[in-house]
Amino acid sequence: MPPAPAAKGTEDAYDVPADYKPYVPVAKRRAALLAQVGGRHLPQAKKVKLLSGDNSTQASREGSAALDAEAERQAADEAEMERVEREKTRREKTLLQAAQEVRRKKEIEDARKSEAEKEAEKEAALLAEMERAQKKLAGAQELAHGTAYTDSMKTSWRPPHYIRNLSPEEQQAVREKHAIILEGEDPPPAIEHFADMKIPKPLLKYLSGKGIKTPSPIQIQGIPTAFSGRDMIGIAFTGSGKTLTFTLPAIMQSLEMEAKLPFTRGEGPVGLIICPSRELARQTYEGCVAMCDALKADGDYPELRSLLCIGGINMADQADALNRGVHIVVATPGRLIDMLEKGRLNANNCKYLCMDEADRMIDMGFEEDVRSIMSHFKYQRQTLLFSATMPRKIQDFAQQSLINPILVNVGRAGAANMDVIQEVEYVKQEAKMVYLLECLQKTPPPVIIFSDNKNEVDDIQEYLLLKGVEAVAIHGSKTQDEREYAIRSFKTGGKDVMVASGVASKGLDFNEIQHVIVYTMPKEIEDYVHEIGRTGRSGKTGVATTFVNMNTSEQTLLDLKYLLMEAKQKIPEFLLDIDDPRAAQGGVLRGCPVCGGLGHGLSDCPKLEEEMRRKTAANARYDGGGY
Ligand SMILES: Nc1ncnc2c1ncn2[C@@H]1O[C@H](COP(=O)(O)OP(=O)(O)OP(=O)(O)O)[C@@H](O)[C@H]1O
Repeated sequence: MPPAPAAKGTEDAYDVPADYKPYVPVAKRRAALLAQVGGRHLPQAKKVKLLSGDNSTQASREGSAALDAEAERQAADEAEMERVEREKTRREKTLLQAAQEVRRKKEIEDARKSEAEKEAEKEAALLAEMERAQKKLAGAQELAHGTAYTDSMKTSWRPPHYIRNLSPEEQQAVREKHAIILEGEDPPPAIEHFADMKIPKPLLKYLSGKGIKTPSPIQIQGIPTAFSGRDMIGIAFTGSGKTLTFTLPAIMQSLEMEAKLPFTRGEGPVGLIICPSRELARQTYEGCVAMCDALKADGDYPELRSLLCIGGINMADQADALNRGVHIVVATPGRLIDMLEKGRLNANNCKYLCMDEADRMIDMGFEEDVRSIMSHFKYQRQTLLFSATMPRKIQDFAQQSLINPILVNVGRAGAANMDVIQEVEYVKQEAKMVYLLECLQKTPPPVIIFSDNKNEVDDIQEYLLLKGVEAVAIHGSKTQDEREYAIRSFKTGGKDVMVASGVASKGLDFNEIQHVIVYTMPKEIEDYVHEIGRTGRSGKTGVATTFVNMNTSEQTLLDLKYLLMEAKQKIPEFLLDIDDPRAAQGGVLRGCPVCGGLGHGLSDCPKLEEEMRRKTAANARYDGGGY
């Protein structure tokens, strides 16, 4: 490598080789370049100094020429960059203006829209957001593998030919006659007589003996739909016979499977019915057992075994069913998961899955349990969801989890049973207990009194016992034995009054309850609908008295007012006086998509608020390492 040239003016200066290219530091090159481009960026004095640097030698002249060429190139680049920059600024300006334009237009449009339309838009956006956040209701394995079934399950059941031959218009006329609203592709026909549903004779006889002679509207459409193997969502008011709509098909499927190959130890179930409470599960189980016994007693049908799978009971008592193979399991989620995980039950042969009070089940707390149960299914099954109060949010969510489902709707989801006479009374908090005694005189027993507070339930029972009223109490903190005793003694007429928390009694069917007293109005109108629905069942009339006072929120009172209006009930003066801000804005009354309440929109739904509160609390626990 040649020695580095000495700087001009030093003693060691020598002639530089012709091919020598001097090294010019980057900073200098850049400065020279900028100066050449026009000197815009540097003061004049500095420019002169840089250019007069080494220009006495040939090498520095050549270096300077190279720099000139590079400077030109870079100048062109800079000019191009400037042009792009200018263009960008121009475009940004236009975009900004365009955005302002759009905003202005939207403001004008919004001004034209009514408050109700704006609220509806807001709700739709919120709902879409919720839907995106929800995972499909399927087993973890199915979700992970992306398993997607496209066809409904097949069964051998066919409607009789004279029903099949009815035109779609004739079938629709039957639905309209019974106020059945249906959604879904290629629906099975509505059938107005049990005999036409090809139900085995011993079962028809059994049902008739219980006063069940003609199907109720949900049964008219729901039973043929379930018999056909279709997934379905069944919504009908309290006491309208939903239980039979899903237990009969479980029995029919079991009969079909048993006829093909008798069940042996470890096999089954064919049908799985999940309920949100132990009491409801027991009641449904007892209904199944009674129907299976009726079939067996006839002699022409095989024995079908049912199993009750709920917390608080000794499963060894049902060892016989487990040992010989079980056809139908009625369960609450917790105990069922336990049995499935321990391998005492499996879902390998299960073809029929039904969730009663499904909205409760999917509501926070149960959703993960249901998913966990579903992860035990290896094959496709028919899935049915039932409730009296299934808000739109759950319906939409469920729809995407079912296969080509049929939605059978009798009345608005969340509407009260029209056979219940609803009386709402303003009773001061301190006067409630005393007034309760007077209120009990309205009808003969049996009477149910509801309060959502466990302590209050105990207080009411104690007070009634002191006053000589035969009362039992049931709530979540009672032992299983206490709960069973309360229900048994009330059902059999041993006790006149049952004091209950709403949760413990959902879906329970007691014989001819005369009067329901809602001692404390629940915050969520859905709960109220379920509570008053313990009376006025299977076409009979009942009375419901509800106490409200200063402690009842205006929002709840508004929901109540609309529910009374919808059910054509008498509306007390103090409820009439409550104004609905949405009504003043000319809003159309639609049920809140989360809870079905008519008195509010999604943005002020108490149920959604409660869900959010629970979620936030759970997250806070998680963040704080509470788990
Ligand atoms: N077709 C029918 N004719 C007369 N009574 C019936 C009929 N179907 C069912 N029932 C009776 O009506 C009562 C209420 O039925 P069920 O418990 O199935 O109501 P539900 O719709 O499930 O109510 P809930 O929403 O409160 O759970 C029961 O005692 C049942 O035996």
